[in-house]
Formats: sequence, C-alpha cells, structure tokens
Amino acid sequence: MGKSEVVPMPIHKQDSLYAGCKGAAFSLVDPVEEDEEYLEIPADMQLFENQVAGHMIKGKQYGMIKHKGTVLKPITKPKCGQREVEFYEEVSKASDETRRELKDFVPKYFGTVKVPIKGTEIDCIVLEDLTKHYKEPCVMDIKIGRRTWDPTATYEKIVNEEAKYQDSKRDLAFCIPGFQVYQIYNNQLAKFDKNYGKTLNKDTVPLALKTFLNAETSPPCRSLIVQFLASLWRIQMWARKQRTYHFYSSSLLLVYDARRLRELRKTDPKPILKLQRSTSLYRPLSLAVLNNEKISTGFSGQLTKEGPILRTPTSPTKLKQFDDYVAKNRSNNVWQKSIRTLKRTHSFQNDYDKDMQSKRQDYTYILDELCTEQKSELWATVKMIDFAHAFPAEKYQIDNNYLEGINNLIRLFEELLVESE
Ligand SMILES: Nc1ncnc2c1ncn2[C@@H]1O[C@H](COP(=O)(O)OP(=O)(O)OP(=O)(O)O)[C@@H](O)[C@H]1O
Ligand SMILES: O=P(O)(O)O[C@@H]1[C@@H](O)[C@H](OP(=O)(O)O)[C@@H](OP(=O)(O)O)[C@H](O)[C@H]1OP(=O)(O)O
Repeated sequence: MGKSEVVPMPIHKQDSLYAGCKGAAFSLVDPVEEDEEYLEIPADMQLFENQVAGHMIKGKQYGMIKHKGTVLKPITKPKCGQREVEFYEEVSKASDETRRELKDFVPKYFGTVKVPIKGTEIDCIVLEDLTKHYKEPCVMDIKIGRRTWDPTATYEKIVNEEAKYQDSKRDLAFCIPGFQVYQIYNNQLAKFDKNYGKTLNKDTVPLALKTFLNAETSPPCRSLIVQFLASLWRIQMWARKQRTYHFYSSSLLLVYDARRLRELRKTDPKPILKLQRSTSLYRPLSLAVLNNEKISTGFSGQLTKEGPILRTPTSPTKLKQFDDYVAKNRSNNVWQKSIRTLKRTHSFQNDYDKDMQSKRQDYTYILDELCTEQKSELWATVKMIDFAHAFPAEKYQIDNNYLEGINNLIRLFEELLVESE
C-alpha cells in the first residue's frame, strides 16, 4: 500500500493508442486483460495518462479518455452523468453572477459526445484537458468536504462513504484520493493512489502536499505556492458567499508543471533575490526595490491566524525611507500597490477579515498583472472538478461542508507559504 508506481523519466507521450495502455506511467489498468479490451476506442483517442483518481476501467466503468486537447469523461452512471451535464450546461450559460464567476473555476466545457467503447456507444462529457499545456504535469485530486454522500444516497452508500478517509475527512474536511508528481530530485514520475490517500491523516497530509510540491528536501517554491493560493483564495471568496450549489464528493484539481519548477531551481536556486521584472513580482513582499536599493516593507513573509507578521523597520532611517517611499509612490505599479497594501495592514488586527481579503486580492492582483503581461508565466492552477453530486443548495444555505474543506486546505498552503523561499 502506498506509492503505487515510480516511472523513470523522461516519459515521451506517444500518440499511439497502444502505447497509452502499455506505458508504465498508467498504473491503474489491470495490465493483462482489460487494457486489451480498452483498446476498443477510436484510433484518435488514448487513455488519459494524467488521471490520478476517480473511476477507472472496471466492468462497466471506464477511465478518462484523451482526445485532442480535451478529456472525455464517460457517463456510466446515468443519474450522476445527467447531473454533471446539467451542472456544466447551467454554468456555461451563466445567467447570473454566481455562475458567471464559477465558470472561471471549472474546466471549459464542450458539450457531450458519443464514443464507441468496446463496441457500445457511450455518452462522454467533453472538458478542457487541464494538463495539456504542461510538459511534466503534477496533478493532485483533493476531494472536498467531510460529507461525501449526496441527499439521495442509500444507507449502504452512506456507510461506505463514511468508512473511507476517516481521519483526513474528520480533521481536515478533505481527503486526497490520488496524485502524481514528476520528482525533480530523482527524475522519476511517482503516482500515489487512493489506497495511499486512505492512510493519510492531519499529520501526514502536509507531508503528502510537500511530496506533491517537490518540497520534501527543500523549502516549497514560493512562486508555486502563491499561484496555488491565488486560485484557492478566489474559490474561497466565491464559496463564502454562494448559495446556489451544495457539492458532495467534488474535488479540486491542483496542477503544475514540474518542468518550470526544475528550470527555476536550476537557474535560480534563490529566486527571491532576483531583481528582474519577471521574477520580481514573486519576490517576498518583505523587499521592494527603489532606485536599485532594497527597501523593507515590514512584512516578514509569515501569515498566521491573527494575520501577517509585520516587522516595522527598526532603524529610524529605514522607517523614514519606508514612509517616504509609500507617500511618494502613488503610481499604478503593482509592486508599489503591494507595498501600500502592506502598509495598511498595520491596522490589521482591527479588521482582520477585510484586510486579509485585500491582502489576498493583492496577491491575486500581482498574478493578474503577470497574466496580462506574460500569460505563459503561469504554470500552476487549481480548478473545481467532478460535479456528479452537485445539488441545488438546500434552504438557500452556504455550503459549509465544502467551505470548511477549502478553508483548511488554504490554511495548510498558507503554512507552506511561511516555509517557502
Ligand atoms: N478537466 C480535466 N483535465 C484533466 N484531468 C482531469 C479533468 N477532469 C478530471 N480529470 C482527471 O480525472 C480524474 C477523475 O475525474 P472525476 O473526479 O471527474 O471522475 P469521477 O470518476 O467522477 O471521480 P469519482 O470516482 O471520485 O466520482 C481526476 O482525478 C483527474 O485526474
Ligand atoms: O461505487 P460508486 O457508486 O461508483 O462510488 C464510488 C466509490 O465506490 C469509490 O470508492 P472506493 O472505490 O474508493 O471505495 C469512490 O472513490 P473515492 O472515494 O476513493 O474517490 C467514488 O468517488 C465513488 O463514486 P461517486 O463519487 O460517483 O459516488
């Protein structure tokens, strides 16, 4: 039980359908009989090798299929499939603000298609492949919520669901049914399956996150954590106010490109000290540069429950320099805006929630800027997936089951931000 497979890199993705099944990267198909059966899909489709959790080929269940930049999700349970299709249809029409915002957090939806699988026409949901731009996609499926059974669940289903991932769900309100990571330290692809996920608890989940982030032997990469947090905070802000849906057994899919991390570490083991614009946006907010001189912003880089830990410049010269800097620089430069926001956080404890939000927006803003200027710079994202059990919100209530999982996940990522460099 545990790590399910380690695959030497580099892994050359092959277009051949046969290669998809025989390749050791896909550990989830029974290699003897079923992969041969599975070959009975159209020639321009392959098994989706980056699937880390969810239904796999087994009897009348099928795994995800890869097709020209999309993934096809076979509908094998009609009610679940119908619910998920309805959900995506509603969101893609986005007739209200909640759904308009939500659209950004889910994979692009391209309708449904019938695919002949083993001689039978199977309806499939067509979604954007969230891994398609990444050379070495590291993927983690995090199932959100303590309760993973929906309002229509049978007694048997409830008992079955309650028996799984008990420690993790109880203490963190989420669980990890699978992930894969291109490990930089040994150049291998490692896959962790649901059996491993079921052993995790509140003490070991942070370690699993570090494994996923290639941060077992070195501090987590700050740029990577900020990218994940920026996505997570947006989803959190949305989940805090939405009263349209209640999600059961739905996941967040975290994806990043280990190739970019590798390059960053190779060229710049301490990216925080680089001053070029492309990387400067990712420097810790403890430093700003004015006329080639480093200025302390007072932010220690640490976030706690009470808010960010601030270190007001101690020397009078530095303090004056900082105040002058903030007073004089009122332009729209993102970095200067960040400093002004941080300055405001001196009144943080009086209005934690509001200031926390603006701080988060500040990070998001930095990322937005980066996005506009160099879209290709982003190499990590979080999307909400799996809406087979998405229901209308009961009594117009907040989905606290979902929100709590998101909050805890964010807390762990904020702790990683503290450790990051
Ligand atoms: N849009 C996507 N892009 C890339 N990978 C995806 C996408 N959607 C799903 N996946 C991959 O497929 C896996 C299963 O997806 P999903 O959870 O939607 O399927 P499922 O069979 O309904 O899962 P479950 O058994 O948990 O209900 C995910 O863990 C992820 O690895
Ligand atoms: O059997 P079902 O109804 O398809 O439900 C599966 C469930 O069997 C599966 O549990 P298990 O194989 O881990 O015991 C769930 O997987 P994880 O909880 O491990 O991710 C599936 O999520 C269930 O599917 P669904 O979410 O549609 O109920």
